[in-house]
Amino acid sequence: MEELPEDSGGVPEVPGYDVGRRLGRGGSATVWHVIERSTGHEYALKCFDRPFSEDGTEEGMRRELRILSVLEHEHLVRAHAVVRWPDGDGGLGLLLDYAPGGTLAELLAARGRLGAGEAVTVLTPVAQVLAYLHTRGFAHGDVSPGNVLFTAHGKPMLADLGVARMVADVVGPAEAGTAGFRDPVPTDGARAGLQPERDVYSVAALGWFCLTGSAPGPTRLRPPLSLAVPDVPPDLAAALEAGLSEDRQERPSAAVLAAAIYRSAPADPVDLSVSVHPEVIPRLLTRRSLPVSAGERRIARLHGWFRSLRPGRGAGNATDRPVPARPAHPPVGRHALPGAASSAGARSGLRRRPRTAATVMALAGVVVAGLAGAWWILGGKSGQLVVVHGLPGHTAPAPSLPPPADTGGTPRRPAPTILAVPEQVPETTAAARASVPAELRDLLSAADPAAAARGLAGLRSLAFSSGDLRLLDEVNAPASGAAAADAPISTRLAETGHRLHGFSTTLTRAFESPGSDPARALLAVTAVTTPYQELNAAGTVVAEWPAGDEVRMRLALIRVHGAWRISEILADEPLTGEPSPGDPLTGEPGG
Ligand SMILES: Nc1ncnc2c1ncn2[C@@H]1O[C@H](COP(=O)(O)OP(=O)(O)OP(=O)(O)O)[C@@H](O)[C@H]1O
Repeated sequence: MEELPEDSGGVPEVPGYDVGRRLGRGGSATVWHVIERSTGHEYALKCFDRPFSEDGTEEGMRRELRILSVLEHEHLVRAHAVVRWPDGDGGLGLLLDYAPGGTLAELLAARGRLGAGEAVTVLTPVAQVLAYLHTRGFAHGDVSPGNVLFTAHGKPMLADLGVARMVADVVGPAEAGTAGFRDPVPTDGARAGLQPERDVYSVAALGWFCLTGSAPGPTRLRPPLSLAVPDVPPDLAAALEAGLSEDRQERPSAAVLAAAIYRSAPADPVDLSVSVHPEVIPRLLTRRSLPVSAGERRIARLHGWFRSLRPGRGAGNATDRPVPARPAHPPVGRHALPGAASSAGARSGLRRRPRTAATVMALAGVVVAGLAGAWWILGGKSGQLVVVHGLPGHTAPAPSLPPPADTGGTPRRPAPTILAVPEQVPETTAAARASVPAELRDLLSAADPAAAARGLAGLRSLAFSSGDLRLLDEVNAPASGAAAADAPISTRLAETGHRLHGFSTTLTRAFESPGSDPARALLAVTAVTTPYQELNAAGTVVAEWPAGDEVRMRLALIRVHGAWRISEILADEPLTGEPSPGDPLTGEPGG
């Protein structure tokens, strides 16, 4: 439990909010749990110490709000508003998402160190959210144990974009960061703003911290991680050592690091029970042994989308046949990690088995956190390998996304400003495009995201069934969760030369949320997958797979170069305005 230093003042009285317990104390602010009276929503209110500089503090908060207003990621703590209240000299605070699970710093203070599987659960999404920031033209600048928070489900959230840098920033980030987690290599003065490789160092240092209980220290003074923690999985040690490299060119991008960490060991739920405030314990899902609820079953069904694509790693069936071991290939490209391609490949059939839906279901009966704490990883939103853009060192402002021309005549909110997109979005070759049937092309170019989603499901099916994996570049948004989800299987197929004969996923239902806008659409979909066979290059059947269960989920689509692409795959919570199953007005089939 956190030892709080002296309070800098009493409980603030903030009109419109009930102020609860003090959550913590930082360098310049005290954070309180508050409940908005009108909505009942819980928030964390970061109240700055007085005297705050009139311009400086408020401008800093508004800057964080501006940055966060163009970002949306499930592992990013959002800031909602700057709040001022008439309390003595006046109070000033930043209203944030409330993370009841406390910080990684508090967790390690209570636990000493984490197991490798828990470290994977913490580090993969942190590296993923950094990859997300980097491809959008931001660097975080202060990735540290105090800025990694947890939801009550044990889901890690990255907080504090107060020192984030943008591509166009003219001030260097030299002093930003937390001792022990700050890149020790001097800032590149020529690239004042965005220096994503500094974040990569910090997340690797976070990994060292999770596994050893202390920050890594200078290279010459620290032992190899595999000596410091003899039971650390070798690939996890290699990934973190690469991230800590003093030669920035040797560091992987955040996306590659996320994929390497994800592949290095099965993810385990994070046990927060010893570190959270007693008030929070009843809300934790991490240590409750419960029967599997409908919600948890829904989460597990999400895995169907991926499970059906994972020969040798599915839910299991009588016709499973062994898939031959993959040949080892040398790592490709400057961002490949030592051993990543070969060892990940060799493991893909066996060592990753613990992350299958079958195991998720098994875990659910014992430790609910097996689902609630790690499903976003297990659900496949990681494993980015082949589609990596916005590489470290990319500083030139990239063009904004083109304004969408096809809004379907519906008045919509203006598109968010996206400050930078990846330098180069991959294009499939003309030959690959030519193989796409005309009716599929029509769907893919549709302005209506629901129609486009059907086309995207069709194109994805074509990519896996034909073995022309270049087509996936036009299915998933670059560096997105969806691309990361498909990366492990597409990489494996590319390396083995196998294809999934007869594989086809069809969306039997696709419904667009009214809250969508021209650049981003949220859809509720139901997907079914045909039975299929995995064929090797000679056309011999190496495995057979039955039809997948019907899967309900939400797809986030974004516009990339004028066309819809899948960005994220989310749990199937009902969307605002979603017709009930079997709605007689829409004629939609029930889910
Ligand atoms: N969104 C949140 N939800 C729950 N607790 C939070 C939240 N934000 C901060 N806290 C708690 O408040 C403490 C102080 O937060 P703060 O952001 O001020 O810390 P800091 O990052 O260490 O300080 P500084 O911003 O000066 O670097 C954290 O260590 C954490 O325990």
